[in-house]
Amino acid sequence: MTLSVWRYSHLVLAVSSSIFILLAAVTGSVLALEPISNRIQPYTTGDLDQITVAEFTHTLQQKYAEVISVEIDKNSWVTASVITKDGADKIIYIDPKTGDSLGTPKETSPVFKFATTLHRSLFLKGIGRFFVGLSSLLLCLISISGIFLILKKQGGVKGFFKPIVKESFNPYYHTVFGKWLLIPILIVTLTGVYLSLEQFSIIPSAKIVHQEDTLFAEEPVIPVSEFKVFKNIKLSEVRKIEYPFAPFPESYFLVQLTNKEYLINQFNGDIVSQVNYPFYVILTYYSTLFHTGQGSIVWSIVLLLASIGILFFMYSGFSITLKRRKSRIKNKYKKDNCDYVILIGSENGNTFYFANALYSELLRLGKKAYLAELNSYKSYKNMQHLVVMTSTYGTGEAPTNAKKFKALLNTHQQGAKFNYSVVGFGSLAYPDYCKFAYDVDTMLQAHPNNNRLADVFTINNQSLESFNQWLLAWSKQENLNISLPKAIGSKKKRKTYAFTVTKHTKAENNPDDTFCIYLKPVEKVKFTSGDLLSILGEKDQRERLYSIGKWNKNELVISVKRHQKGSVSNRLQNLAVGNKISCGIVKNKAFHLPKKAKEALLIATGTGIGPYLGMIRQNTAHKKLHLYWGGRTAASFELYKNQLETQQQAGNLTSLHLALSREQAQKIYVQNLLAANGKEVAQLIKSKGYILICGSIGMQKEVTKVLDTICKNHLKKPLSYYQNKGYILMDCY
Ligand SMILES: Cc1cc2nc3c(=O)[nH]c(=O)nc-3n(C[C@H](O)[C@H](O)[C@H](O)COP(=O)(O)O)c2cc1C
Repeated sequence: MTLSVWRYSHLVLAVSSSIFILLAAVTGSVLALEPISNRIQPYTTGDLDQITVAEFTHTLQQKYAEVISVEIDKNSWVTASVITKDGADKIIYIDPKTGDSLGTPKETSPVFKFATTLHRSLFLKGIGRFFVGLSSLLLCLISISGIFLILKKQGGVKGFFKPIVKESFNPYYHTVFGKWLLIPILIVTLTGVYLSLEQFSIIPSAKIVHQEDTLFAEEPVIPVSEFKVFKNIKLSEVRKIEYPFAPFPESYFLVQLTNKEYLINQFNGDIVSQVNYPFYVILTYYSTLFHTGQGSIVWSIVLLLASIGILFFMYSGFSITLKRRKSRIKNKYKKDNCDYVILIGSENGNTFYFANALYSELLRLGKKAYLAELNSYKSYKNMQHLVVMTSTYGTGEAPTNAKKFKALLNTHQQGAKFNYSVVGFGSLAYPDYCKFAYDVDTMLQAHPNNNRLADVFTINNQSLESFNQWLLAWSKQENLNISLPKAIGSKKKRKTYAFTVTKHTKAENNPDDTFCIYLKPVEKVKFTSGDLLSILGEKDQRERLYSIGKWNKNELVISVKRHQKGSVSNRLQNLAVGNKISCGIVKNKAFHLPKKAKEALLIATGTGIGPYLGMIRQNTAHKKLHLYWGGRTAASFELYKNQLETQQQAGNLTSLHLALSREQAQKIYVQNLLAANGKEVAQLIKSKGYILICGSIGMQKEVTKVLDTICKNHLKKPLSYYQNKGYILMDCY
């Protein structure tokens, strides 16, 4: 499959450094725990910024016979080297407020020691350090290429901050966690690179030279607690204090802060010399802090999450790649010998799955078929049937392996006349639904020698059911005896549950052959309105999906149109109350009425009303729900009439708008009603109301067109603006 430059770099960098990054991430996770475990030790004193050096030195003077030095580390532990009043030399942790001993320094735990050495040098000294530094750099580059991939995926800088559409687990969380952990990972890798450069002396080590005052004043003698400079320095700024080694004026206090150090006269507290540290010394200090998380539990936790995140990125990244690798094309016949050509446009490999299934089915029927990516479009000498199967990516753009198709189409000519069909794979969660498939169709229409078999067929969320519908229609047009390829039919095995029929209506009582069936799971099963009920055909084992309306706590309703030869719809209709049927539940979060919704338009035609029957019935909170329903006649509506009127009286349904197309001379559809109520619709959208659309793709197209016009006219923004914000939910087929 064609890869974009950024994806290629992301992948190559990741593969080449994977072992080192794996070690760094595992040891990094362990080491991130060290500052956390340190912080809970009794030596940690949190109020160093409340104590001045003047108070602190005074306390120590009272407490000990002599103080040699004091160090404050990044955990805020204060270690003092002292001589006690009974003459013992001690190195102890002390409480900076009282000067009391808190214990003696202990060796670092062997686990942390081991992890530190592995993390820093892989136990290989210089060469190990080199590889660790290099992998830090590579991880930094991987993160940068990742930023570009997210920008590309989300359609630009603005899109970076927009929510990611959830398609499947690994790509979704790879991107979501990538966004969250980007900054910590960049910080940890950049500081890692910096610290490595320092270890290799590429960053110069600081030489601190004091220009001492030659006047060694001994007077006036001021107590340390009164030293002006000491009063102005908080203990939290101090890294080290070395006490004067003898009571002579040329022996000073050396006070090291994070950004400078002082020599202080021990008698009068004058600053004898001050040296500001060079920038790189300060940078080293902060790089260590940021890289190790020492001194901050919150940052240590962020580092821990980043390290675990890196492990997840490795897993999810490689599994995404493996899935894409399955998209490799293996052709049995040469391109010019084939009369069937299947061209694929795919970004993440899903479309290949369907294309491969069609290809193998054609071979099974003894046809000569050829598979190719849209980017490798050529002339095909014997082509008589062309099928283009393509996804859409970014914001209505071509997937990477189809970007060159437009140019290639003009370059390569086909000899004979050919039939063509375009199948668009997309997601209704995006404003530009299957746009590239429509673009390809337009390009092909302009191409000479073609015979367009049908309109673009769109498939939402890789629906097997829709694919099968297309396959059946196409094989009929092409005179082929195709059945749903086995590979596809068995793609997903759902968990099924037994449901008992509690009630149903008769299809013959409805002019459109539509009925409602009410089902209760035998065991407790979780579902809500908007989820889907999956039922397999007994013969073909093909999955049919019906939108669920949650009727009662443990009961659902589906609205079904009976098809003359439809095995599942007839089976459902023929079930008697008390009979059992095995069904799966498909969670469809994208079509749940959001809890926070205060007002919503529920738009449907025909059996698309199914989920709304439940949403309205469950609306005991009396959110403002407005139902727009389209059907043929008043008799078509009889099926739902009583129920909806009852709900309206109960206050669960605010308004009901019926578009009964055949009840008057001029046809009226839901989109016409919406257009007529444009102002109210715009007001609802403006006040953060939700719009739900359920029904056929044809209706969805017309409705979104009208909604787009309403938004542009009344709100000066396109519908896509609200769709991107998640206010437009669709479940169309
Ligand atoms: C980042 C991203 C952007 C997408 N943009 C669109 C879009 O604009 N229109 C659309 O119909 N589908 C869009 N989709 C959905 C895909 O086209 C759909 O999931 C398709 O089945 C993916 O097939 P593929 O893996 O072969 O590329 C997008 C998916 C992703 C992950």
